[in-house]
Amino acid sequence: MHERGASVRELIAENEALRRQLASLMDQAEGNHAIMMRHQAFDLEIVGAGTFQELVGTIFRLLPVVSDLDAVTLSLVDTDADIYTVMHKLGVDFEAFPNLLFHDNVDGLGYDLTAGRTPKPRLIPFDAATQRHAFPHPPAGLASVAMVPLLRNKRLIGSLNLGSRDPGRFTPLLGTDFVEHMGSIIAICLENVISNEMLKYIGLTDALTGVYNRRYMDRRLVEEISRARRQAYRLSCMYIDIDYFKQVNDTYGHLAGDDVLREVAARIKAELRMTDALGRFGGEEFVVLLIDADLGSASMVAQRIRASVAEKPFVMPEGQMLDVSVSIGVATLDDFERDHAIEGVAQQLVAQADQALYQAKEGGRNRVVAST
Ligand SMILES: Nc1nc2c(ncn2[C@@H]2O[C@H](COP(=O)(O)OP(=O)(O)OP(=O)(O)O)[C@@H](O)[C@H]2O)c(=O)[nH]1
Repeated sequence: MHERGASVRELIAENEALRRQLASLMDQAEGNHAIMMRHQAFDLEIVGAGTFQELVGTIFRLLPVVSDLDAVTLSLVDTDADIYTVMHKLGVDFEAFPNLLFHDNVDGLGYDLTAGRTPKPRLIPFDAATQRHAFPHPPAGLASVAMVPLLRNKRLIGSLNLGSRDPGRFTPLLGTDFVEHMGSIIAICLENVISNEMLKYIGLTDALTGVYNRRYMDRRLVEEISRARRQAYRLSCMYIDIDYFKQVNDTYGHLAGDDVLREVAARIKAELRMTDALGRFGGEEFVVLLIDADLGSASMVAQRIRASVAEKPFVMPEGQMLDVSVSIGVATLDDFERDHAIEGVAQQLVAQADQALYQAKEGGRNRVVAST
């Protein structure tokens, strides 16, 4: 009797222990389910990002929350700074992304790349001195990190770097399936948006000179006029045409003519502010939009451009020196009437600058005429 009572108590205790274990497993499963749902929502967000800025912004905003991390940085391999340059030209504000890091080659990412090895995630204790490339501004108390290679077709395109104040969060003994999965989704999204942005950029620029094309300038002009109206600042436009350019082609050939076009574009650009926009309108014609510049200051910039082209001869492919000059027409937007359609105002501004250019040509070339 006594013995039976004891075994019943044991059974009850065992039963209770099992229930507790089950409850804890259920809690864990629920927790895991919640984490999985959050990660699925994160995956959907990044897959849906249409631009580089949106993708990178989403990663930095959501990943620390979704994965409970104290640091997230993203390193991108950017040989020749192509990605940086194009994104910058498309208006990405890099100051908003201090944790976006660019490396000019794969060696800067810190993976073992000996003899064709596929780099693997590194889950290790944090060390400020040796991991500066991934965490240049680590938060205080960072204790463990995961550096996850971003691979596309076995090519290393970057690294996703995750950090935690919990020393046990990332250790070499942990499995890497989960971070590898995250890395592969991020790598695909990055490659997609970067190639889309590159295509967009190619569609907006002139292949020969690298400055904007007419399609972009037409659109930008409308945007700038509407902004200038809202914020009440001056907007000026320059129409620039190379003088006697036909003779350059006829004398030195079309390829030498192309070189002259590139060099003229570069000299114009060197005189402009970052906020100004330079576009090739066709042939040997360029248009510049000067933001927050009245007729007087735009004419001064135009004189600087004229002088920078005329004062230093161009070196032709076979070493000959060639004097080149440009004529420039300048006009300023003085129509702040909100009820005038912007497209019409834009056309009028360019037409005024073109008219002034015509006068500069008539007046003898190598000169600036401001439209009054
Ligand atoms: N090399 C090169 N030449 C171009 C390109 N696009 C247009 N041209 C040439 O630019 C020249 C323009 O000549 P014109 O319009 O007669 O003008 P111009 O000789 O500069 O004379 P003015 O403007 O009156 O001083 C033509 O010879 C075109 O063939 C180009 O992409 N590359």
